[in-house]
Amino acid sequence: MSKKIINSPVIVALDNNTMDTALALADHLDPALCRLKVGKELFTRSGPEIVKALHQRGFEVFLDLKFHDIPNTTAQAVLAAADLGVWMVNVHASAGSAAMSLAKERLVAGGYDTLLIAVTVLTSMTEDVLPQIGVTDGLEPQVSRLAQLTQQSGLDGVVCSAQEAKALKALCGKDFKLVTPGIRLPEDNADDQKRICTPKQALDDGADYLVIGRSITQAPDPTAKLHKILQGI
Ligand SMILES: O=c1ccn([C@@H]2O[C@H](COP(=O)(O)O)[C@@H](O)[C@H]2O)c(=O)[nH]1
Repeated sequence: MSKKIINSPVIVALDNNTMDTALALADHLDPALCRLKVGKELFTRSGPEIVKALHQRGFEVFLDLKFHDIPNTTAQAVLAAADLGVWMVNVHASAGSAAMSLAKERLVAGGYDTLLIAVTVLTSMTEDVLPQIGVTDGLEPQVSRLAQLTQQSGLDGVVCSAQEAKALKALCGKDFKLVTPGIRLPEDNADDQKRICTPKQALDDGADYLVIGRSITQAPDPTAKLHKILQGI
């Protein structure tokens, strides 16, 4: 299928789904209005077939498997994702520069145009839990440090909370992509997300892409909720 231009910043997270329910949901969405994210649960249940089926329906796919391993394993997993033709794939920045650089080098050497980004600090985490993982100088310094490491390693952007978008755009520049989960409308439940933001505020502060799961997928009418979000931005 030929590639189309998609102007929408919305990436719908197809979580808590089997292959059948994910495709039923996708069939109510328009590939011109959103991209789709396949994460750990759906991919573990369905395997590469789910990515192929979404591609056949015209969607660009963000494969959110957050690889975190030694450099060779990380890089080869990223190449395997790129071989599926996904639009975007990610690793954990805390895997370090050697893993991130090698993954990017192998993507470039292979002629892939798959975007490679890295997770900074999960949006479910707050500053007070960071000492559990040895981070004692605060959340914003940790996000900034990992974003700079990601940029120095040659990647295309990071996953961060929209609450850090303004600071990261100033630090890393406009071309460094900010992919922001934790997006909620005022009437939504936060669920397990801690660093949340509305779609409009996220974009105003510099987010490039909005990852939105339950706000859309758990809505009584997911298509209507996506349209409401798009109208609001
Ligand atoms: O820091 C992160 C990294 C990834 N995610 C993923 O985004 C979606 C968010 O889903 P919601 O239902 O909108 O909360 C989910 O797939 C996470 O695995 C994240 O939330 N935070």
